[in-house]
Amino acid sequence: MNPPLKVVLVGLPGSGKSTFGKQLATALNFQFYDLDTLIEERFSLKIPEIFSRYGEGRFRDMETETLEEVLSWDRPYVLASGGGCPCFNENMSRINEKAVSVYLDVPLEDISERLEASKIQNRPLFQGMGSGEITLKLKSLQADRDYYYNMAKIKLSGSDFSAELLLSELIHLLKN
Ligand SMILES: Nc1ncnc2c1ncn2[C@@H]1O[C@H](COP(=O)(O)OP(=O)(O)O)[C@@H](O)[C@H]1O
Ligand SMILES: O=C(O)C1=C[C@@H](OP(=O)(O)O)[C@@H](O)[C@H](O)C1
Ligand SMILES: [Mg+2]
Repeated sequence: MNPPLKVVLVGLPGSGKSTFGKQLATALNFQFYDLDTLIEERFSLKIPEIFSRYGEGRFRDMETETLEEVLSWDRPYVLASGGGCPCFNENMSRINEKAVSVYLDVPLEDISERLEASKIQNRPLFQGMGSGEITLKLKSLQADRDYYYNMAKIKLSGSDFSAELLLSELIHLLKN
């Protein structure tokens, strides 16, 4: 029997992993999981609280521990990872070993606009920033992280993605 298909979305914060992940899971009739939500449930703390109480280093260890558990589940699902997840503790290799990784490569201007319009207080990396600072922070994150995101098996470039587009890429990948 074929192993269950696990799809893991990666990309910058604001690229739409959580939003598109839910849509994709509905279209595929798969379970949807958000890694940040699973971390919050596992440690009974909100993400900003984890950052402020314990710092980013401890958050990254919690993130890897939670990711390892999800990747061990023997069922199909779509997982929205956190923006930094693939870039620490060799997580991208862990993901690629067990799942089909998909990089949502969205233009920085679109991400900046989305983050300005959304609740920044839930995103510790952008706390207290105005629009110029958000754009600069995104540029610096992209420079550091692009290498890891580009290890994904599928890359979708643009600002809006459909389940159909991903399905055709998946079929192409599975055939080759
Ligand atoms: N395709 C899209 N077009 C416009 N806004 C979007 C789109 N996808 C997500 N958003 C908005 O952008 C913000 C970030 O999306 P989210 O799914 O939380 O991204 P991520 O999980 O990658 O950080 C949210 O406010 C969401 O409503
Ligand atoms: O980019 C990052 O390092 C982070 C992104 C967040 O997830 P989203 O990418 O879903 O916003 C969350 O995991 C945490 O705030 C750290
Ligand atoms: Mg998210």
